[in-house]
Amino acid sequence: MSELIGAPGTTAAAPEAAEGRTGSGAAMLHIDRVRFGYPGRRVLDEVSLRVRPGELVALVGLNGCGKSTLLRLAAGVLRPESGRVLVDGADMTRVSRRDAARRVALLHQSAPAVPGLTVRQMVRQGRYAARGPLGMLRVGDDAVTVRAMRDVGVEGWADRPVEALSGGERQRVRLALALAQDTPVLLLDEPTTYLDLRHQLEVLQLAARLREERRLTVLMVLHDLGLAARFAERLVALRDGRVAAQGPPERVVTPELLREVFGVEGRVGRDPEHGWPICYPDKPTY
Ligand SMILES: Nc1ncnc2c1ncn2[C@@H]1O[C@H](COP(=O)(O)OP(=O)(O)OP(=O)(O)O)[C@@H](O)[C@H]1O
Repeated sequence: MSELIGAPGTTAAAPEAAEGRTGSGAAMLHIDRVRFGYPGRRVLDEVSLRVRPGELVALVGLNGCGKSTLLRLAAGVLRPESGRVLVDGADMTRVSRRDAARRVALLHQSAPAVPGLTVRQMVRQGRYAARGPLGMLRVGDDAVTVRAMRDVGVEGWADRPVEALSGGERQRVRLALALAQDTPVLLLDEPTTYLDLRHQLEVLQLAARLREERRLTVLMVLHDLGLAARFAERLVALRDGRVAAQGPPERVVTPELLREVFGVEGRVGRDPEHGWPICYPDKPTY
């Protein structure tokens, strides 16, 4: 398969940018030859990836292949052993935590609800990085909080305690929290987890709208290859710590990808109306 590649390509370094970014606005995410491991376990080896402003890229691969780790590196939560993560040209290992949070928002797979915290209070936490020196909310922060709740359709629950929400409802509140950061780069780790069919579609439509209308740079982990193929302009598949394949869904989602990246024998068809790839997994390869 032409899109399956054995080793990642190297990419040119972007110029360093000044610190102190505020608000959203277009930004390139550039993951440049990143290596990373946990004690006793190498996870990522020379992974390179660029996501342009206004582009939505889906990261796919087997459980444990390093997708969440890559997002955490991109958010500056983890430091690469070597290589760099540049956002808008700024090295994420060199910016302050606050400046990192102004550039990149990360929707985690799960985050415990603080007892008693309401939806509004939780979403407002996304404004932390934008606060003034004394931790005061700035003018406009509440408007951003309300917009984030509206975007995700949770404004009707603003005064409800988060701990009293269902798993899917909490997932949407976590997404609103990430949007409240108002960053140019949005990293979504399995944003459809816990969500019913309708809300899966709504969240992915929202991600598509955000990249189109606000030129957000969106990198998201998705397990559902069909949804990834439908909503992402580009798919990046990880295997054994490396980028195994990347490109537009119609070129990447093939029986070879199913076999070599997912260990599954299967067929790939096309949606008769829209043409996007549809997977028919048959059985695991042994
Ligand atoms: N804090 C940690 N300490 C040690 N090992 C870890 C830690 N976090 C993750 N790992 C290991 O690193 C590897 C990559 O984990 P990661 O969570 O990035 O995978 P993933 O591709 O997101 O998986 P999934 O699809 O199951 O969410 C796994 O083998 C995991 O067990």
